[in-house]
Amino acid sequence: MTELPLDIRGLAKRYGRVDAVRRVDLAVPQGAIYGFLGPNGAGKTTTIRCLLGLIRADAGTVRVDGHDIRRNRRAALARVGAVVETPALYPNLTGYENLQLACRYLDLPKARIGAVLETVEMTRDARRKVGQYSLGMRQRLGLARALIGEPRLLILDEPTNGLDPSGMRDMRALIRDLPERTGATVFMSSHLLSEVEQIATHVGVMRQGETVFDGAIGALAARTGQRLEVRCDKPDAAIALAGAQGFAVFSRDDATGSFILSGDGDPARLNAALVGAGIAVSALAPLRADLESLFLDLTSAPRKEAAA
Ligand SMILES: Nc1ncnc2c1ncn2[C@@H]1O[C@H](COP(=O)(O)OP(=O)(O)OP(=O)(O)O)[C@@H](O)[C@H]1O
Repeated sequence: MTELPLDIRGLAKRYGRVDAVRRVDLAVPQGAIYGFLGPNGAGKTTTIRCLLGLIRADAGTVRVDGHDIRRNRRAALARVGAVVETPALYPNLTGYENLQLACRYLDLPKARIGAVLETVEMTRDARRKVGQYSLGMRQRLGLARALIGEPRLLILDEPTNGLDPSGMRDMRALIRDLPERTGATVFMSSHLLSEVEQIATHVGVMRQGETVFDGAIGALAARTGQRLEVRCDKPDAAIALAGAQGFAVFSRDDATGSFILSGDGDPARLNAALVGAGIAVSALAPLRADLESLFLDLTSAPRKEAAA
């Protein structure tokens, strides 16, 4: 069996009295773009620092390609590239020269420079000084530097943070193509759901130091369960009938008489019952699973079991 690029089990880290990470369990499959989501303070950065070996976890294991980061840090990190916070680059050197330094440091052939510049679409600006670069260009150069050692796992901490909308779009497009272009599996943290929804294949959701979901993005959407939007002339009576059929009110808009139901009931039966009771139904339609509302459910509701 091939080892997972990244496998974290029971990770915990405490700073004094603060339980920064209580329990993180996640598995990142080969070739994935794994979106690591959670509100501020949920423990994403702490997890990333543990998995890069920058801080020592109190409990749990982190395995990169099967290598335990504690027991075999060197082997675990040998094929990991990371962009954590704003990349530290030399402003008086050109983009090319910055990468040249990285090559020398890692004892890699200079031929890698041209390849990574092309991957991040910075070939044209490589001879300009980094001090003249926009934030987006600096981020791309940071990404190029992380790619220079041909990592199997690429860790990106909030890769679009601080970028303007077009810079964000460019960075997302770049990340989306990385597994195919470079063979790297991508693990990226983000607090932006819309971003993760656009590019991730897998998601981990953190809440107060714990993973509340870990799995394919499709499985996350499926977890929302059924949501039905109903509009009719007698909402109170309709809601009572819906309750008897296994639905519960998820939200309600009294101004329009519409409401959203959740539950496992049968929409066709509900419709028939409403019409049979003399209620004029103007709309009854399933809502698309929406990551945003699920994310809010997961991160604010009482703790739920992580998906197996
Ligand atoms: N060095 C530290 N000393 C004490 N507490 C810390 C330290 N680093 C983080 N924490 C606390 O641990 C918790 C988790 O923080 P962490 O930075 O991992 O969250 P995060 O999900 O990355 O949040 P953000 O999106 O804001 O970066 C927070 O309550 C934070 O205040």
